[in-house]
Amino acid sequence: MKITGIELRRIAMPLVAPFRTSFGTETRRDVLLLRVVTPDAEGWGECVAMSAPLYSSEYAEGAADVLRRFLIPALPARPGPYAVNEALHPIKGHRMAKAALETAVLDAHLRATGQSLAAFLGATRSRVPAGVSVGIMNSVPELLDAVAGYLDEGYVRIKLKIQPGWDLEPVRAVRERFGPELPLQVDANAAYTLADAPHLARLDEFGLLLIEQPLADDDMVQHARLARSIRTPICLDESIEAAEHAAAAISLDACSVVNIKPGRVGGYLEARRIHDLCRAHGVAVWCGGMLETGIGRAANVALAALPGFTLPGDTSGSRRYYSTDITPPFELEDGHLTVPTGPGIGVEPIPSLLDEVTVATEWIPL
Ligand SMILES: O=C(O)CCC(=O)N[C@@H](C(=O)O)c1ccccc1
Repeated sequence: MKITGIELRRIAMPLVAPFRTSFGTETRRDVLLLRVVTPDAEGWGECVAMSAPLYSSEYAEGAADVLRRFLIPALPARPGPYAVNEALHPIKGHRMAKAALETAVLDAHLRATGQSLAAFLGATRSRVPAGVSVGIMNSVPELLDAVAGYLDEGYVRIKLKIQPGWDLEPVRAVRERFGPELPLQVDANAAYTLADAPHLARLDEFGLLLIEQPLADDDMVQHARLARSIRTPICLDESIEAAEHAAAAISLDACSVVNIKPGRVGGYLEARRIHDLCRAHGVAVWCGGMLETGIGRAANVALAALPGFTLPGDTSGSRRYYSTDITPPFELEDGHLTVPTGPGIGVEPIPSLLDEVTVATEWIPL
């Protein structure tokens, strides 16, 4: 499949409400989209890097630069789906930028051959359960109202962002209000240290599904030590950037659950490798989110339909973050999202809506 050229498109998507985590507050998503153009089809990829390098070292402007100067020039003239990762391997890091490029090439290939991403990846389900991520709020009453609203919408699992000073109290309040059966988990985004182990052990009384990334992303050994001093299962997110990291985490007993984010790990092929590895070791995985538009969301929902994704992911409906998505919106149906069945990722941007949020476009001929 000969690539004619690649469009880099920057869009600005206002969030329906500020989204606060332990590393900052988002009010708008600065998204880098890729469109790969071939004579047979066009493919889309969404780079999940944030505006600033706060979740990881990547950021949207940097991803655009590394794509323009290094990754796109490294592509062979006719890259097949598996050739992209090999061609980009000599370039260190930049996994989110690489993921966007690999996904756009894969999407074009699948649209040309008429196969859905779900079928290509090996999905076994036609719909996936939707969890929702709830940010740090200004007060417990505000948090309880937000959780009540999401439960009314049908979400089957609640994830609460936590940080020192906002952890035991909000978790206790949610447990007391919504009962012991509510599937509930927390995400610290690396806000704690091993010295906080006794404090984190106090979360054990709440019967949480897991605690996500309590310690720093490069603290695999410390997570293993923490895992021996708390009962709540540890899930890693930022620490897992490749299948090798998942293998190391499993062998060290640093986690018992993995949050798979295709952008973080360099694409959907690596995401599937991590899924396969974890499944072989009996480690549950779920699909994380990076506030994707319908482009990234569609691909994530396809991934979440693989058999090893046994926990609800952060695959929320479009309206969780956007009043108007750039694709037909993903809507919850009985707490689930339907897996797209069309060729490739199965959705496309709506041109008029895409133009409304477009900040810049750049065409790179190949
Ligand atoms: O539902 C979503 O897409 C977001 C889920 C979520 O909480 N993502 C977190 C995370 O650390 O996993 C995040 C938020 C903001 C920026 C990056 C990551």
